[in-house]
Amino acid sequence: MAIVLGENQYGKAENRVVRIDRDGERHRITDLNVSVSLSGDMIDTHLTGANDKVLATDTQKNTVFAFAREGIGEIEDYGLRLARRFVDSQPSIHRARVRIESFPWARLEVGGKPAHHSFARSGEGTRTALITYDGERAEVTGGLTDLTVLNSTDSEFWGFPRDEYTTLPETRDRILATAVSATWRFASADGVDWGKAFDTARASLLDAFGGTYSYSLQQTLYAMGSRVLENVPEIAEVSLSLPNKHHFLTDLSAFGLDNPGEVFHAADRPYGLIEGTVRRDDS
Ligand SMILES: O=c1[nH]c(=O)c2[nH]c(=O)[nH]c2[nH]1
Repeated sequence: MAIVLGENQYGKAENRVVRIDRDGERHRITDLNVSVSLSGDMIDTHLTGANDKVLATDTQKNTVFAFAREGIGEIEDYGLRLARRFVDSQPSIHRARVRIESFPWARLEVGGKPAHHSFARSGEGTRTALITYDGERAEVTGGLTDLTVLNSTDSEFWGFPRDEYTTLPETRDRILATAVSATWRFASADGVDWGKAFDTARASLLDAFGGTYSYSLQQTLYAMGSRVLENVPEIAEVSLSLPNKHHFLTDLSAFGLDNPGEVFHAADRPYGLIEGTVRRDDS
């Protein structure tokens, strides 16, 4: 029986990097979670224990922090600098993957004015980036997670098949809520204004969510992905993962009360999970 090593990678996960940029008294905060994953010529490492090809995960962590000293900028650029460093400096490393989450902080108002150095974690969603580099080609995927949105009307769900297990009533008016997770693949890693692309993609998702009269979350998903592709030419493909955060009308009849679409139970689980990719058809 022959035994061989399969796919493998290693790296330092979840490096929590916070950088303060100072413009006089006015501070800006960048709050990141950076995970590095490297792969390459690691057969000896696994089979014999030889570590001469292993860039220590501790060194990876130190590189993440040292590169932050030079300034972070857009997370996509920071990730590209890191990925290139790991592959280009180590002959044994053939591919680097850098995953970054950027947590949003909103500047506080203090005494009626924007504060210089006070912030609150905001609920506007977490920006993400995934960078891969193999020594020749770099690929950049941007995205966001945890962007919770809700339409309190303009959502219907009916016309679905009914079998012996179907109990869900058809509805012509419901709450539609989800926590958006989206990733978007850029056609090229060069010459992209990452910040503008992110802002436009995020605004497009929100505009399509709010502006679509919905007959299903699937239809809304397609509208959201399409809007991003329409508005950001550099993006080739958008993938969305949308949990359907169900809001069930509460039955108050036991208390002699009606419920004309006012009181809901926001159910936690289980939830419908609607996922899909929308891409350009250049064929
Ligand atoms: O938008 C929806 N899509 C579904 O596929 C589905 N299934 C379900 O029970 N409710 C919903 N809502």
